Amino acid sequence: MFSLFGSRLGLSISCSRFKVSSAIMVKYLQQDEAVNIDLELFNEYKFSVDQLMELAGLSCATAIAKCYRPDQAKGSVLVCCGPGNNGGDGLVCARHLKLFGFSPSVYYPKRTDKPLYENLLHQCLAMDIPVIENAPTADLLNSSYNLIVDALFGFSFKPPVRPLFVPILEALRNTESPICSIDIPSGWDVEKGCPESGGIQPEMLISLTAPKQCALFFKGKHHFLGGRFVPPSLAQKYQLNLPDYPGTDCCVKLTK
Ligand SMILES: NC(=O)C1=CN([C@@H]2O[C@H](COP(=O)(O)OP(=O)(O)OC[C@H]3O[C@@H](n4cnc5c(N)ncnc54)[C@H](O)[C@@H]3O)[C@@H](O)[C@H]2O)[C@H](O)CC1
Ligand SMILES: [K+]
Repeated sequence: MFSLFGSRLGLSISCSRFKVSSAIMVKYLQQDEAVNIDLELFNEYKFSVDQLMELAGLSCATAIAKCYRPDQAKGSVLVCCGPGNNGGDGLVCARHLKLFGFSPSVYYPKRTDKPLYENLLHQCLAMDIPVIENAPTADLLNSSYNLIVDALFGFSFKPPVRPLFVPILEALRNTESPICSIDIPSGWDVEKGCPESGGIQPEMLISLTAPKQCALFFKGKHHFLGGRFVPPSLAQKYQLNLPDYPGTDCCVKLTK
C-alpha cells in the first residue's frame, strides 16, 4: 500500500517537474564553458576519459537507433573519426552500432597514438568493423552508405580546417546521404555555427552534456542530448537546465 502510494507520489512529482523544466530552455554553451565543464568532470569529479567517452558513444548509438533502422537497403553506416575525443566518441559509437545490428565502417585518417585510442580502434577491428583508408568521395558516400556519422571535431575545433580534413569535409558537404553529427557539426564554429563559405548540414545532431551555441543554427530533423553523466551539482553550478531524460534512457530528444 505504502509503496504504491510512494510510486504514485513520485510520478506526480516528476510530471510537475517536467512541466517546469520544459518551460525553461536548456542552456546553450559557449566554447569556454564547454571546456571548463569538461575539465571539472575530470579534475573535480575524478571521472576518467574512458568512462565518459563510453557513455557518450553509447548515447550516440542509442539516439541513432531511435531515428534510423539497421535493415535499410544498404544497411551500412560510415563513422568518420577525428584525432581528439570527438573521434573517440565515434569509435565507441561504431562498436555499439554494430552490437545494435547496423553495419558500420570507420574512416580514421589521423590516429592518436595513445592507449585509449589504440584500444578503441582494436575493439572495432576485433568486431569486424572495416576501416577504410582513403577519404571517400561524395559519390562513394551516396552509393555505399545509408548514414554518415560525423565524429571529426567537437568543442575544441578552431577554424580553419587543416588540409588533411578538407577532402572528407568536402565529401560530407556534397553527399546526399544523411549525416548525424556528434556534439558539433564538424567545420562549424562552436559558437557562430556554419561558416559563411558553406558547411555540412547534418540531418541529426547529438549534443553531449549540454548543447553548444552552434546548435541554435541546426536546421535538421533530429536534435538529441546524450552523455547522461552530469552530476546534479555541476548542472546546478553552470545552470544547464538539463531536460529530464525519460526513465533510464541515456539520450533525450530536444524540441525547438
Ligand atoms: N564533457 C563532455 O561533454 C565530454 C565530451 N567528449 C567529447 O569530446 C569532445 C571534445 O574533445 P577534444 O579532444 O577536446 O577536442 P575535439 O575532438 O573537438 O578536437 C581536438 C582535435 O582536433 C584537432 N583540431 C582542432 N582544430 C582543428 C582544425 N581546424 N583542423 C584540423 N584539426 C583540428 C586538434 O588538434 C585535436 O587533435 C566533445 O566535443 C565530445 O564529443 C568526451 O568524449 C566525453 C566527455
Ligand atoms: K562532430
